[in-house]
Amino acid sequence: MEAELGTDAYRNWIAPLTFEAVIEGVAHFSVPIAFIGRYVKRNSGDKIIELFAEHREHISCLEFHVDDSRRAAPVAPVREEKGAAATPAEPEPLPGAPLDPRFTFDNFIVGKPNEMAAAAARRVAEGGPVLFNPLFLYGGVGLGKTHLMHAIAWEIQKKNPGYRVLYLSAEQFMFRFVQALRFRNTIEFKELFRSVDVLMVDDVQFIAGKDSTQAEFFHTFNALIEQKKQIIISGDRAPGEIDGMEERIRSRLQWGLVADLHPTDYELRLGILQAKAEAYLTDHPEVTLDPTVLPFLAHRISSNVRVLEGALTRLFAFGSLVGRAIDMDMTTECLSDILRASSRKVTVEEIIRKVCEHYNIRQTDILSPRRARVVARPRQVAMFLSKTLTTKSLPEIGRRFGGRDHTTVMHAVKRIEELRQSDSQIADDLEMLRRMLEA
Ligand SMILES: Nc1ncnc2c1ncn2[C@@H]1O[C@H](COP(=O)(O)OP(=O)(O)OP(=O)(O)O)[C@@H](O)[C@H]1O
Repeated sequence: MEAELGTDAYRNWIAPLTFEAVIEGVAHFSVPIAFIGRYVKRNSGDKIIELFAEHREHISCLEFHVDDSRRAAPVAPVREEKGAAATPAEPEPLPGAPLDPRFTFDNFIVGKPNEMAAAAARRVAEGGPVLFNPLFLYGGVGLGKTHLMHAIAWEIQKKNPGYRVLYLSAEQFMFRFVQALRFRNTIEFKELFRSVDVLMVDDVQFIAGKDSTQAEFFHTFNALIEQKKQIIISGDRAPGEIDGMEERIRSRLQWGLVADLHPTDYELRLGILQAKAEAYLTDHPEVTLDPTVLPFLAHRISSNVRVLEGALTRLFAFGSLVGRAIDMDMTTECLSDILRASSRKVTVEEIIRKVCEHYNIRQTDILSPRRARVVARPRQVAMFLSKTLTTKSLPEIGRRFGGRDHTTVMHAVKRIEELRQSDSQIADDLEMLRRMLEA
């Protein structure tokens, strides 16, 4: 199914299904919310039946049951039969996306870069009079916007079980709107969206440039604000900076509280890693982790938390597979691709500058034709580092070193490679320079 639908659609629609049993030709599944069952039945029902047949299980239809313990929004049960209606007493099911049970406030580590956003999220989740409306959370990729939104939704639902909390991505909002236009039920669409107590729209930048969706969003937004219903929105940048977003929407998004998630710093990354490692090691006491590993990862992987988490998960999987303690050797071996991709892009100019500082010589000398040993050796070191730490070609490096020929660079690289084996001073210099350049 994943290959057929793509990872995102699979995660949203198929992953939340739990297969229960086939009884008399009917395949039973439990779902966290009724809407997922209806959606899957309509869009992927035939495919699922086909897949069962491929596994020699001949079923005639699918039936979905809402499992209350997994429920993310108050919804009615749904049956698979065509035309089966929801129990009348239940409110109209909400077309939200499932909430991730791991994304709670307890699991969210707060540090300087995200303290303002986390505090605002907690304040909104506490409920009470709606003070900030909307709450707009923004920040770069993988910095915890979705995590915070889910945490707010879980908290509000815990405090107010009867609340209709609708969380969905801006893309899903557009999809629902387009469906409503297609099936001519825009009135129901409007009523549904205006009947919620809390509306959360993730990645709002998605609707930039999509005029009719923006107009619909604008009206929904206004209607809810008027009813004093809480709205929480996230985006990848500040409202004023979203290109292709109508001015009236941009300005409304700034009405309430705008809080940003800054890129993580070393301490926050280390805190996140420690919390995740602690949780894992408690469940897997047989795994041992060298204390140098987490500081090393926090230092080296600064792109985003998702990559950091992925690295740790891979390391634990690898560690438990090979049954060895997780140390620095295993870390660099197992994560070589991530570490390479995360290492800072060093330039030839930086290398020249650092090498000159280290050997206390002038940049003009290193670039000059001078062949005196005090200049020639550092020049060779700088050429070697340029070849190993950047992707520049030999001719390109030669050009940056005062227009030298590529064979000179080749010779320098070979010479330093040899000296590294025989001269511990050169080996130490190279290691120290490399660390300084990649820090
Ligand atoms: N402060 C934090 N504490 C614990 N986990 C975090 C923190 N920040 C981010 N994460 C984790 O990092 C991962 C990515 O976070 P999330 O999906 O919320 O990012 P996002 O900002 O919504 O990214 P995108 O822009 O891609 O939508 C999640 O697994 C989340 O749990």
